[in-house]
Amino acid sequence: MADRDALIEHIKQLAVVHGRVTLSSGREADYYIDMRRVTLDGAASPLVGSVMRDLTADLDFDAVGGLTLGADPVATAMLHSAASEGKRLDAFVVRKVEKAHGMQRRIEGTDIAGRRVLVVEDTSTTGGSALTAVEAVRAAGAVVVAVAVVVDRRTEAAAAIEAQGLEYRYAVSADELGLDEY
Ligand SMILES: O=P(O)(O)OC[C@H]1O[C@H](OP(=O)(O)OP(=O)(O)O)[C@H](O)[C@@H]1O
Ligand SMILES: O=C(O)c1cc(=O)[nH]c(=O)[nH]1
Repeated sequence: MADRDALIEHIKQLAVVHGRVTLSSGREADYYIDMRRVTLDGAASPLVGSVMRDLTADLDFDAVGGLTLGADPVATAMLHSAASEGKRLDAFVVRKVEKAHGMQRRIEGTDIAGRRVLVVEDTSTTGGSALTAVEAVRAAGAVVVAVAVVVDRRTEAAAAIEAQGLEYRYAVSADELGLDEY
């Protein structure tokens, strides 16, 4: 709980930006949560790892990842959190577009075929990015146990993800950041 409270403070201090902004989905909003400022912060990243592992502690998975770029430091924070306890958790990255050269992969990192995986995000608005990752992960032969995000903006992400038969969890909601307007 102390870690979650500390993480909320880091998000408020580092990531919340007020002002008119265009989101990934093309819609406009009155605030932005620049989670990369948190997930790539040396003090906050370990909190992301521990809070997200606490959030998903009851789920059975051995690999974690999501759509690049927002998901990447979330997944690696969880990997390092697990390793710090002597546990093994692998990570993967879903590219937005399959790589045209090299191994021509859409999913980089650990081989997830036949494995149970957790799909993560730094923040979710429409849930579209998380669902893109889910689709790619399923196409690669993995089973998605749930989608978990650090910050939920209290928009339609939960409904969109649950409509696909998936469990959706979040560590922090926008209201807890003092953000109740859209
Ligand atoms: O729920 P959604 O409507 O999909 O919006 C949330 C997505 O938007 C942001 O990423 P962005 O698309 O800005 O790309 P980036 O991670 O490459 O910066 C964020 O990291 C999520 O991935
Ligand atoms: O919907 C988005 O694109 C989005 C919202 C937000 O608060 N933060 C972010 O990184 N992306």
